[in-house]
Amino acid sequence: MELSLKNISVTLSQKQILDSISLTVEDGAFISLLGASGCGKSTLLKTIAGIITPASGSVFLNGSCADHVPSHKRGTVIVFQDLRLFPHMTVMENIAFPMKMQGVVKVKYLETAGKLLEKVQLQGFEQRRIREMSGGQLQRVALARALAANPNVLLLDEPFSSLDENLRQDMRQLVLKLQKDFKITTILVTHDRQEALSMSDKIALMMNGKILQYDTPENIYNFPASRDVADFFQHAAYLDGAVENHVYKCEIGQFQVDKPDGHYQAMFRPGSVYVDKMGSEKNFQICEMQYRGEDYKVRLVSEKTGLMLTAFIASSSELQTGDMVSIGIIKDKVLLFPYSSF
Ligand SMILES: Nc1ncnc2c1ncn2[C@@H]1O[C@H](COP(=O)(O)OP(=O)(O)OP(=O)(O)O)[C@@H](O)[C@H]1O
Repeated sequence: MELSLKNISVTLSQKQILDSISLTVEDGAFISLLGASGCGKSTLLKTIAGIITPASGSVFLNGSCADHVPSHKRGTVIVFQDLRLFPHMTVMENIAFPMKMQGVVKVKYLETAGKLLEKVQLQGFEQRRIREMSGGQLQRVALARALAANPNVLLLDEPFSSLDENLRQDMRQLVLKLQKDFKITTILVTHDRQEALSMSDKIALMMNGKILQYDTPENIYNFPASRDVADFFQHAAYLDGAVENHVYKCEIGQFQVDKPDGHYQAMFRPGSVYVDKMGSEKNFQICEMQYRGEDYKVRLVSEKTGLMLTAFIASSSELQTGDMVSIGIIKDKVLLFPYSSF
């Protein structure tokens, strides 16, 4: 089902929480609401579900205004961070519950619940009590219960945040598989950039109750609409410079670009420079080296200007904190923004 939000504003306790939010989620798409804690992600999810009534604006489901449709009739289901499973019921009873509420006959809801248990890889756990399940298993039960309601729109409010990294990765894959199998329009709330980038068809980046950019993961990362968007994904260093005859020059070097002449700010994200062992101009000092398993993260400070940049090196051999080094620019990783837009 297609979901459309038009100019949604929400005020809670006389404080504006959401400010004129508009976006469209295509039928069967998976999008993420990404943003720092407190920016309004959960409030937006609850507004879509009809739990919160907006001060202005409208929610449209398949083109029909849902403003007067109560929460339980919208066909939206939220999986909350704390899952909200029924502790006194078995796994099977939890999953069957939404279907019982919808008046589905017993033989049918038992069959569907059984299939869903299989889908979330929990066969054999039918009669287990909720308190006897691990965190990862509970997530699967919550997901199966949400799917049992046969939702038009699935709303996931940071459902993986309590899991360790391996389990989280498994759950992401499972959710994506089920989302594609069932073709359910899905909105994931997360503050995890990597999660949003790797799972979503589109990301809505939120800040202070507004959507700063709504775009594909590739576009939002490579063509951020503003410095706030760029900085949310990775803290970067910005250098002033100019393009002349297709060459960009700034204080740390120059490189060819396909841009018109003019002033630009170059965004150097971590990894857009490298330590050049052959370079002769050793004007950066290694001020920090951090081992990350697959490589080392190296913080470099310019002797002349104090500019800080980050590079990655495969091995620490021959290098240590305090060494003076040359750097080179990986030009494909540097983004240039016209002066006026930043
Ligand atoms: N019922 C309420 N009354 C007043 N303010 C509220 C209410 N619910 C939420 N807020 C405030 O609205 C803002 C947005 O909250 P919300 O839970 O939507 O943010 P979030 O982006 O989902 O945060 P998190 O990632 O921490 O869950 C916060 O400042 C919060 O304190």
